Amino acid sequence: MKQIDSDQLRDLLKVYFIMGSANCRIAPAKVLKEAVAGGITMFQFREKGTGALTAQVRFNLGRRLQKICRANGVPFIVNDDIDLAIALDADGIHVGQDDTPALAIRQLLGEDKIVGVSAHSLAEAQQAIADGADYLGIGPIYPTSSKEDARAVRGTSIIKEIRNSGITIPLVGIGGITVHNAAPVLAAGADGISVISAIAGAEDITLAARGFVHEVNSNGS
Ligand SMILES: Cc1ncc(COP(=O)(O)OP(=O)(O)O)c(N)n1
Ligand SMILES: Cc1ncsc1CCOP(=O)(O)O
Ligand SMILES: [Mg+2]
Repeated sequence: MKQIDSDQLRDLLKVYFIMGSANCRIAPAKVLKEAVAGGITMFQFREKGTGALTAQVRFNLGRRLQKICRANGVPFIVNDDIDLAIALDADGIHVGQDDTPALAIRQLLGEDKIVGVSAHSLAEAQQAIADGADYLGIGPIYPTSSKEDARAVRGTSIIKEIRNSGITIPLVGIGGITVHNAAPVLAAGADGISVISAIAGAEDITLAARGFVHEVNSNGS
């Protein structure tokens, strides 16, 4: 099958919500339903951190969240775990620099799945593209408390540097993004923003997601 069209993927990346049970104050399925109601465009199941679910319970939560995504036409991406992505027949996977290499992921999944790769520098972005990435997650743009082993904060200049190099692949900023600081990420050249805490931890999750949708549609290209 054919690799996903870049412009279609750009649209899907606009408001990319990421979470696992450790990020939720209420049931993850409820969090996801409320975020979907607010208009998120893509979802990543990232079940890691203190108290993260394992084995069958993890699979079951993934299946539950995937069903919600499917019912609402939101692509369901699995973080890190190629076996889980295959077992669930997810729409794609997101891997970082310390995970299974993107080249191996592309060979294992074939062309018709979405492969996202984290990059913290221009060199990593170029390598990820050569390895077959469909999109890049660039960051941390701002300080984050959602990832214990996060790399140094890069600011929006990393996105500008990647775009100025001529790279046109779809990309999202990640790390500490809120509705108040999303605009510079988009202005720097990102197609969308990826968010954990500003949506999962919001008092009103639907309203928070809707705020990001409005921000991206007002400031995006
Ligand atoms: C969209 C997006 N971008 C970056 C990341 C971070 O991936 P990684 O560096 O592998 O870190 P973990 O999320 O696995 O802790 C991401 N998950 N999604
Ligand atoms: C997974 C990840 N990768 C880089 S920063 C980050 C965490 C983003 O979470 P938040 O949106 O809460 O800062
Ligand atoms: Mg990872």
